Amino acid sequence: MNKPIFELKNVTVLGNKNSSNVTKILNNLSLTINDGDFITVIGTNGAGKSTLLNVISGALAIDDGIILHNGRDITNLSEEEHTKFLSRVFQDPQLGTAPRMTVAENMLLALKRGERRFLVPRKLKQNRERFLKLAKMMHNGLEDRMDTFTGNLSGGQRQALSFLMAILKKPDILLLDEHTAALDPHTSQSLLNATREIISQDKITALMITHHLEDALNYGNRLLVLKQGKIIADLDHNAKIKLTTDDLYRYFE
Ligand SMILES: Nc1ncnc2c1ncn2[C@@H]1O[C@H](COP(=O)(O)OP(=O)(O)OP(=O)(O)O)[C@@H](O)[C@H]1O
Repeated sequence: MNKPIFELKNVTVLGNKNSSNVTKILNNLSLTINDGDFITVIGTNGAGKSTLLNVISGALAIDDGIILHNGRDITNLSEEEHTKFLSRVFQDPQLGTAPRMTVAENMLLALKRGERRFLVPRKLKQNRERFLKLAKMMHNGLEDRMDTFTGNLSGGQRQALSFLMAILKKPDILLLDEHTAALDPHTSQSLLNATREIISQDKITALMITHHLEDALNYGNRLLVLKQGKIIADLDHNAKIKLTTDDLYRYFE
């Protein structure tokens, strides 16, 4: 524990660069993510939460600062190179899965994240038990739809599959960008519980953006509050368990 896996040092991201109205979307932000951290991230609309995840995933280049992965400077590493050690689940159930492939085929492709990918039927057979076991952990009938095209799944099942695809090959960091926000309350809760169970079982380091203050308190061992491109609170487990949603709400005032 407490081994830094990912470090952002004095990271600034500018907006409206080609205008006279340049803004700092991330403003001299520093963050150390330690091995095994499960960090929930909250903040007002426009605080910079998605931008932070875009920077960590390599989708967005920074304008100033340094980014380290296991001590290696990866500030200029391409997004594709990032996929070798990092995965992300988005809010939109349409993203993240190939609709004309079956659930099992999608899972097989995910096993090869960051590598050249071919579908080998023999490998599907070899991995079927493991895929089924994982699908059962989602508690939404996904295990009965292993040979269904993902385009025919419910939103909740597709999002559960996106999550499983993100963890099948254990990432150094898992980024969850409001991954349950488009789901109904029951389905959302069920996916969150499965998320916690698998993150804990596989000891995955994760960052999860949420707009639900209760979820931010109930999940993870650490909580970040972002405001205007800065981290205004970085609360560890001991600080977090003493807080109520009302305490968190004050950060939004
Ligand atoms: N390419 C860009 N150029 C200029 N401004 C941008 C750009 N991308 C994002 N922004 C602005 O940066 C700010 C942060 O956006 P970001 O999407 O990171 O916020 P967020 O905290 O994820 O918000 P939300 O909760 O609404 O999803 C917003 O004001 C947004 O309009």
